[in-house]
Amino acid sequence: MAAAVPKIRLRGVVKHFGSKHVLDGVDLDVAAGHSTVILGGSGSGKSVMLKCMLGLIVPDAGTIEIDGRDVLRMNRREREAVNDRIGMLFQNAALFDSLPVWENVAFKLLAQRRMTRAQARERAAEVLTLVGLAPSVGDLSPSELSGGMQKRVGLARAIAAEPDIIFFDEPTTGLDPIMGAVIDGLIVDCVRRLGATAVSITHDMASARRIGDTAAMLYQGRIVWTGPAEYLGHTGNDIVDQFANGERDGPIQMELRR
Ligand SMILES: Nc1ncnc2c1ncn2[C@@H]1O[C@H](COP(=O)(O)OP(=O)(O)OP(=O)(O)O)[C@@H](O)[C@H]1O
Repeated sequence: MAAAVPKIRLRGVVKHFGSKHVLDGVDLDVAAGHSTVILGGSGSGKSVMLKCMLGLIVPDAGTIEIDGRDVLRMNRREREAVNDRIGMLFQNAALFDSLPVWENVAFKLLAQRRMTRAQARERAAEVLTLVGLAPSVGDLSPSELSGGMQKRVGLARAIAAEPDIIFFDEPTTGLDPIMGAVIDGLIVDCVRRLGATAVSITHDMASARRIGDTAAMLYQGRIVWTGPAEYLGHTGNDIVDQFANGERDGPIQMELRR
């Protein structure tokens, strides 16, 4: 039987900023319907990698395939069609304060003109309920919400258009541990409900174990280990184990600017 085509496949992805080699030949396969967490130190290039997958940054070399199609060689319209199937939960939720919550949630639906405003509003109320918020929250301004509620709204926005792929950029940063666990639970539920493929960046090991089926470690510009997220901390790979256990001593030497 032929091997299944990964939902997302990166091969030899390189990105330099001037003399700074951020990605130096990244290879990664993300299986369809799986949840993959990307680990790596601060400044290791996780966000750059995510932005390359989203088409916000163009790599200097390499290929990025989604559903077996090379997205780097697509024209704008083809790429937009791919991105229409991608949801994103940004760090700090990145909501527009000038719009009420429901319009934030329905932003893509309204932009794509796939439905009337009344239908989009109804869909917003539906997904707000899925993330544990009352539909009446839809009339508030994002600035009236707590950090945890903003994350829920960001999650509702990410899933509103029923994407095939969802990217999560540090979904629990800035939340207390209990709210972090709640948001992780919602992420797992929502991703499962949609049957979506999820790629998350996180520094939080508890969160990585909760939301990830698979973990991948980015170190010195490459993916140096991929394996089950439940093994984190005892993978047998010194780099991953030092990182996951937060140990000061080990192969990873902190680069401190003097
Ligand atoms: N547009 C850019 N121009 C120049 N350098 C950039 C640009 N974007 C990112 N970088 C650099 O690339 C490196 C990796 O950044 P990135 O934001 O991907 O790290 P990260 O792993 O996501 O870090 P963190 O966990 O702290 O968010 C950093 O040194 C950053 O300064």
